[in-house]
Amino acid sequence: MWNWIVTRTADYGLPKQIELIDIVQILLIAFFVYHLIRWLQNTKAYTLMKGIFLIGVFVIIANVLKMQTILWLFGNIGGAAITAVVIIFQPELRRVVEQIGEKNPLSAISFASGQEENERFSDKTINELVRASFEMGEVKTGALIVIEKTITLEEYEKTGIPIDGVLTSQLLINIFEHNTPLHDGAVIVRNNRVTAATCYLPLSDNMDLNKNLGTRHRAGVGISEVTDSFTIIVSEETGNVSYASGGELHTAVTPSDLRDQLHKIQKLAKKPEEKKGWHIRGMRQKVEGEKK
Ligand SMILES: Nc1ncnc2c1ncn2[C@@H]1O[C@H](COP(=O)(O)OP(=O)(O)OP(=O)(O)O)[C@@H](O)[C@H]1O
Repeated sequence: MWNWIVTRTADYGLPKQIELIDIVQILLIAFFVYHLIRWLQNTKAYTLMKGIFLIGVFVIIANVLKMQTILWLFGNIGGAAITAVVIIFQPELRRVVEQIGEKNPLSAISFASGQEENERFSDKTINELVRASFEMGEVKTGALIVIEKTITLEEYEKTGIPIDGVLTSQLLINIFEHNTPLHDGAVIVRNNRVTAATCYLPLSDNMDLNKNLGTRHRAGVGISEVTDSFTIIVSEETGNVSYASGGELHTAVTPSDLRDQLHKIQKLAKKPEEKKGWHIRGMRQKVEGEKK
């Protein structure tokens, strides 16, 4: 086993000296790998990639142990399998190439203070979310509020109307008011701001969900299955407030239940205080003044 690793890695010695072009190559590869990972995290392909990774490990083991029949099998179906994956995920692949095309690589590196990224999910935001949810519940106004955690919801934001307003209970209540242009679909919340309304979310196909619950609840659970978001759902029919997280729905919760959950997210969302210094946007890397 050790010999195998040594012989296969012998050809890849470290370069004697690092040149500017090497740094450019590393930055370009990092840029593409970063966007590939972000895309993967936003799609169901993430689970598929984990499966492919396991198959890869299996093939390496088969190679080491010289399991000829298994290797022959993989050798013959491998090409067809890759073609099948490309065809199945053609829409997602096209989207990731489009996203890379939309980005200006130079704009990714900025000298900004990073203040916006570092903004906290404040206690005031929690109070406003709880107040709005239960006030809407009392008058049976349906609502769907998706709170972003670590996985970006940009994909879903694009399906709605941009708002970019400070989150207040009045704003949320106004958005979900019946017969107004923004009331349909979901609102997306990032930090202390409502970023978009009327967003379309993926529906969950979980058969275990209560059949009496309709598409609003299914959409709330759906987004929590494909991202790590936290969704608040207010039922138009019953006025109950529920939340979905990690694909699980917790129905008819109390204000203190919801507040507790939001405080947990707040702790996760809190980022270290940051002083001025250059950083790569999105990667949240700080070179200077890093402080816990
Ligand atoms: N995929 C979706 N993405 C975002 N919002 C959705 C989606 N599907 C449905 N909705 C919202 O849910 C509303 C329909 O809710 P529906 O009555 O079917 O659901 P429900 O779970 O029974 O909720 P309620 O208890 O409020 O009636 C739509 O008007 C729309 O605002």
